[in-house]
Amino acid sequence: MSVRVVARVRPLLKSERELDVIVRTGTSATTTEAKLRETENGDRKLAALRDRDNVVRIPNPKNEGEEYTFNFNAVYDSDVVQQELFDAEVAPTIKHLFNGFDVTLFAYGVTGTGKTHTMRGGKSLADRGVIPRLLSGIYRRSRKIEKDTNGETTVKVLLSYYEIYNDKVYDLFEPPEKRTLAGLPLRDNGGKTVVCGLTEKPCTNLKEFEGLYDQANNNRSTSATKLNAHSSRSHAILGVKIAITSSDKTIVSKASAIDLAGSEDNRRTENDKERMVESASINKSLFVLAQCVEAITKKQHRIPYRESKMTRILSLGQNNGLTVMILNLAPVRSYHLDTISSLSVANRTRKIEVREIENDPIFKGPARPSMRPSLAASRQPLRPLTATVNVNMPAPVAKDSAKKDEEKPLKAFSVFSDRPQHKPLTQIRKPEPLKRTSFYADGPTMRSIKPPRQTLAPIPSEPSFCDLSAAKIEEMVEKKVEEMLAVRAVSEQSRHNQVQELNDQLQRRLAQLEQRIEGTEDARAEGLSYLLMAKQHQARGENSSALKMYQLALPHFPHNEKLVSKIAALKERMQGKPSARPSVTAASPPPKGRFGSMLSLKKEPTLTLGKRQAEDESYMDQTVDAISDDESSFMDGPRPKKKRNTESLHQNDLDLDALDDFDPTVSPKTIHLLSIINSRDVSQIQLLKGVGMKKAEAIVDCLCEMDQSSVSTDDMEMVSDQPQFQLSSLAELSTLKGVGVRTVESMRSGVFV
Ligand SMILES: Nc1ncnc2c1ncn2[C@@H]1O[C@H](COP(=O)(O)OP(=O)(O)OP(=O)(O)O)[C@@H](O)[C@H]1O
Repeated sequence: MSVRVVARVRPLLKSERELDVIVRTGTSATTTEAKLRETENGDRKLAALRDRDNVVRIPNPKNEGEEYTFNFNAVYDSDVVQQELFDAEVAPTIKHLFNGFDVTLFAYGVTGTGKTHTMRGGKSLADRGVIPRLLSGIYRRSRKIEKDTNGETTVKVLLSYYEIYNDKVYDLFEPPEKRTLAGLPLRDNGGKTVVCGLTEKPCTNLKEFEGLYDQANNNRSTSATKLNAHSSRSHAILGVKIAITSSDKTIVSKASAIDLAGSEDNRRTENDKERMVESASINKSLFVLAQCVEAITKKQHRIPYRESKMTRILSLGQNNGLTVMILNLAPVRSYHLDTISSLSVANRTRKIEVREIENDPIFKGPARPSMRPSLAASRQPLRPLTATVNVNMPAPVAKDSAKKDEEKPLKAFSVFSDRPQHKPLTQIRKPEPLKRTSFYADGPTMRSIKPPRQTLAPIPSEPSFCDLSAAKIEEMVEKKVEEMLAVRAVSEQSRHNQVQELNDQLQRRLAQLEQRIEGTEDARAEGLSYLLMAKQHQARGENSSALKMYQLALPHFPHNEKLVSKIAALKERMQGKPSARPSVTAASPPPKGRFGSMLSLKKEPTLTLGKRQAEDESYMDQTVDAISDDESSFMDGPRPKKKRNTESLHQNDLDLDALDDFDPTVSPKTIHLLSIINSRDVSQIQLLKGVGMKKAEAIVDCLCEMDQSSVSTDDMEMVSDQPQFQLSSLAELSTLKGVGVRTVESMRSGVFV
C-alpha cells in the first residue's frame, strides 16, 4: 500500500489578504465524471465518497496563465475543521492500530502553514488537533474492549515524546537541564530505529495524557520568527505504544505522530544567528527527506536515510503498517515557491509503497511458531522442474513404470515463488490412468497435429484431442502456461539473485562506510553516550546517576581498567572516603569545553553556570567585559594594549591550559567559544566573527586530524572524556592551522553569552 498523502490548506491569517490567495482546491476531471455517473446510477454512497477534493492547483510562477495541478488522496480546504480532518484521515487508522499494525502520521510543510495546529491544535475542544483526538479514540476503544471481554483483555498505553533539535535527540519528558550535549543515541533494532534511553510513561486516561503532553510541550524548542510567532524549531515525535493482553497473547503496536519543523526561506525570515543555525539544521533534514523520497520513488539502491536523524527515525517506506502524510499549505502568494516545492515532494511521497504488515503477537507459555512466517518461510517448497524441459508433454503412463526412473529428466533446478501455492506439478500430473489407447496407437496422423517439442524423454502416449473435454483442454493449457512461467521465473530468479547479491554487498559496504563516517558503530556510540552522560552528571555533582551511567557504559568497553577504576573511585567517593580530586557540587560550574553548542546557551545557564553565577552577576559581567584583555596576555604576537584594571579577577583565564577541569572561574565566553569549535559543526563555526566558510572548514579538518591521532594512540582516553579531541584553551585554539591570535580575539569578541 502507498503512503496516504492528504493536503490541508490553512485559512488566511489576519495579516494576509484575500487578494493574494493563489492556491485553489478542487476535484480532478476523472473524479467529477465518475461522480456524475454514480449519481445518475443512483449510487449515492460512492458519489459522496468522491465528494472530497483531491487536487491542489497553483499558478506557474513563471507564467501566471498556466496552472500546475497536484493530485492527492484527499484535499482539505481552509474551511475544514479539526474534527472533519480527524474523522476522515486518522480515526480509521485506530482500528488498524488495535489489530497490530503500526501507524505513522506526520505533518509536513513550510513554516507557518499549520502543522502544529493540525497535530496539536488549540486548547478548546473544537480546536484540538489530531494527537489529542487520536489518544481520545485509543482510550475509548480500549475501554470498549475491556468492557466487552469482561476485563479478560486489557489495554496498556505507553507514551514517549522526543524532539530532534539540531540533529540531536532530546527526551521531552525530561526537563531541559537534564539534557546531555550529545543527546540520546539511536540504534537499529530489528529493522526499526529506536532511541536509546528514552522515557516511556504509562498513561491510563486522556486527562493524564493532556497533563503529560502539555508539560512536555513546554520543553519543546519553539521561538518566534518573522514567519510564525510560535515556530517549532524541532521535529517532535510522539510515540503511543499500545499493548493488548488477552489470556494467551499480547499484541503490541505503535502509533507515531510527528510534527515536523517547517522549512524556511531565510531570505524572508530575517533570522538571527541562533535561529539561522536552527533553520539550517531544519532545512538540511527536510532536504534529506526530499532526497530519500526521490531515491525511493526512483527505486535507487541507496536511500540516504542515515544522513539525518529525522529521516532515520521516520524511515519512510521502510516501516511496516500505515503511513499518512498531511501536507500543510498556506494559500497565499508569499509562499509561492515554497508551496510548489512542498507540493512536489508530497506528490512524490504518494508513490512510496509501504509494507502493510502487522506486528507479531507475543504468546504466553511455550514458544509457538510465528503467526506471520517470514517471507522465506511463506515461499513454496522446492518444486522439481522436471517438466520445464518438456513442458508440452503429458505425464508418462503407468505401464512404463519399470523404465520410468531412468527416463525421468534430471531435476534441473528449483523455483521459489511468493504467489499462493499451487499443487506441485507431480500432483497435478498424477493422471487417472488414461483409458484411451496410446498416442501412437491412434496412428501417426495424430502426431502431425501436435508433435512433441522435446525429445529428451521417450515419447509418451497422448490422449486423443477428439476425446478431450473442454475442461481437460483448459487444464492442459493451464498446466503448460504454469510450466512456462516456472521456467521464466527460474531464469529471472537466478538473475535477480545475482543482482541482489551484488546489491547486498554494496549496501553492506555503504553501511560500513556510513558508520565510519558517523564516527563509530552504534554499540560503541551507545557506550560513548553513556560515558558522556556520566561525565556530565558527575560535573553536576549527581554522583549516583554518574555511577549508573559508567556502569551502563562498562559492557561496551569490557576489560577497560581505566573505566573500572573510575567506577571504583566514584563508589569510594560516594561512600564518603577522601578522593584525590575534589568532589563536584551542584554549584560548581561544569568542566570547560563541556558546554552545549551556541544554540543551547539560552537553555543552559542554570545548568552550566551554577548557583554562584546567579548570585554574582556583577562578577560575571566584569569578567565577560574584561576577558579579552586577559586572554591576550598569553598569546604570542602583537595585540592591542588595553588598560588592565580587572587583572586579578581574570587571572585564571590567562592560564586556562593549566586549569583543572572544574575550575569555577573560567569565563563563560571562552567556554562557549571552545564548545562551538569543539562541536566541529562547520555551520556554527562559520558564524563566528572573523571566520568564514573556508576557515571554519580548515578548523574542523585540523580537529579531525587530531581526532584520528588521538583515537589511534589511546582510544579509551578519548572515550573517557569526550568522543573527540577537545580544545581546552584559547591558546590551543590559536595554534590551529589558519587561526592566529587575532582570529581568536575576533571570534571571542563576537560571542555573546
Ligand atoms: N486550519 C487552521 N485553522 C486556523 N488557524 C490555523 C490553521 N492552520 C494554521 N493556523 C494558524 O496559523 C498559524 C501558524 O500555524 P502553526 O504554528 O501550526 O504552523 P507550523 O506549520 O507548525 O509552523 P512552524 O513550522 O514554524 O512550527 C497559527 O497562528 C495557527 O493558529
